[in-house]
Amino acid sequence: MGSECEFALKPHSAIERGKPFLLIIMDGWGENLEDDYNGVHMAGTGFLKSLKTGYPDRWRTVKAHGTAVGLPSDADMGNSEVGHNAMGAGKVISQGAALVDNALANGNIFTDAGFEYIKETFDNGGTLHLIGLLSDGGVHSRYDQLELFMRGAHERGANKIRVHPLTDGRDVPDGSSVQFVEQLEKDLADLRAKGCDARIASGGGRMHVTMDRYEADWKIVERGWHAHVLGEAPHKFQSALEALVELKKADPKTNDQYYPPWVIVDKDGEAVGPVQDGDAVVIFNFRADRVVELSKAFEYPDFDKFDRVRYPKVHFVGMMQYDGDLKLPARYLVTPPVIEKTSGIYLVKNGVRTFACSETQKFGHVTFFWNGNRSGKLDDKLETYFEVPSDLCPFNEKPLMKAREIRDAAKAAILSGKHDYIRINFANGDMVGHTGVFDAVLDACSVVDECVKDLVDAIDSVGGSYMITADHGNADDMVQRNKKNEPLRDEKGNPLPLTSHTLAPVPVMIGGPALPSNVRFRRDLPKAGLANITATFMNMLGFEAPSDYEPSLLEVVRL
Ligand SMILES: O=C(O)[C@@H](CO)OP(=O)(O)O
Ligand SMILES: [Mn+2]
Ligand SMILES: [Mn+2]
Repeated sequence: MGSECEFALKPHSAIERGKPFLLIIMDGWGENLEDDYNGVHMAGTGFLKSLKTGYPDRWRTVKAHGTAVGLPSDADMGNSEVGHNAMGAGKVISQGAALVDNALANGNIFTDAGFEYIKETFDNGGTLHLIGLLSDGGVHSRYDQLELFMRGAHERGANKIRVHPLTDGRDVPDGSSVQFVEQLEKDLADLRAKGCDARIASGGGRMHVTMDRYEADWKIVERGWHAHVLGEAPHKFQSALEALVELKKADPKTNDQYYPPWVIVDKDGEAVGPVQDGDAVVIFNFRADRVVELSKAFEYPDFDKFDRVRYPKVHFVGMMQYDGDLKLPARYLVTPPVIEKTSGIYLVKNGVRTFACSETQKFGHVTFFWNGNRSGKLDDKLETYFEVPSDLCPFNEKPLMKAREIRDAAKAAILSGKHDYIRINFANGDMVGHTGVFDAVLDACSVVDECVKDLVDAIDSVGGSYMITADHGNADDMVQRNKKNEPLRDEKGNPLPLTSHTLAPVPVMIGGPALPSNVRFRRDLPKAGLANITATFMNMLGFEAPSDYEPSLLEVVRL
């Protein structure tokens, strides 16, 4: 981690160290057009609105999407990984999506060590399995990357390909799985025309099959293992399209996110693509959190989170290495972004006692993503990481989620005097926003407002300071729109829900008794993004930020 003096930070000119500093990330909370579909605006969020109107010098927005957070283009919505990476690291880092694009464009993805490793199996007649999110959301994966990779792999010797798609409906509209499956079938037919035995083999909805995160529910991964690896699922079909149509008919309430697992079988009822010894397995998601668990199931011989029944000997690679601490997986196609010298490392090296907390769904966001995709603690003595277990139901059913429990834990941490820096994430705006259920979003946003107010009161009572911000938009727009930005409706006239993140900027609010009255936001950084947050909160902790970080949003004015 380098020598102590390499990490020494100078004291800030106007802000002293010593009082507790609270950093709140409101996940999925953008600053957007204030119309009837803006859940943040329509909910009871009076306290946060009062900070906006009451302290204009200490309220602003920053960019949270596109190139400002290291994504390939400004058409890309922000997401938790890139947002928390940027806020933790103080720099704009080219992220997984962009790195995979580059590796496909320059061909390195097919010449580097990861591909060489899977290629060994093609030469011995092994099948190439591709498991991942079928979508062009650009948050976890992108369809065009999958298509280019399949084509390139076939040109380099993969003669049997089995795809195990997980349907999305979260980063793209619900129901769009049908178009993605049709596109995939067309591209697989093209490969078949070239002599490649290429088919869809199994699948399911991303929230119910395979893509669990932070060990919230291993059963999700177990279902995926059974379908993709063992070729077993309660529902068997002859085509993926049939699976989507029939499963929806059988349960109209199911949706792209929550489809049960399914397996494609031939005329004799045999699964067409279980994973066998000697095969190659590629996870084609570039984002880490929701594929770490499946990677462990493939990679760890002594895995004990569920009974794998059969553990095939395969050549397994991730699109990226998903965990830099665990080196998981050991083999990967594209080298992950280098995220070093994060704020967390600087702060522990300067003796800052940190308390990081969220509920399971976002716990890794304020720890793993925050620390540059490293799963361990940076310093056992100085850091306390506290996880509140999340509920396991769809979050529209319990929109308050664990906000009050997180508030209680953070409040205790503030009042204890044992921590200098309390960092938390409220999941509600995002997780409930993804369900598309507007009334639930109103409850989700209101409880965040209530909890933020209580914590600001606690900070006031100990003479500390606070920053409240968000990682990207979501609850701030809950309707799909046409090009003129008008809401779209179904045939009954009901608004079509928007389940994805938005492109909106996010608010940043600062205050508290420890923030000197002559400190306010600069007015000369209109294009600032999430990476500018980092130097700002390091200042609020009493330090000048490292010189290679994006500039602080603060200025000290003469009164
Ligand atoms: O749930 C997730 O995996 C993503 C959306 O795909 O959301 P977030 O980036 O907020 O974690
Ligand atoms: Mn998020
Ligand atoms: Mn989200």
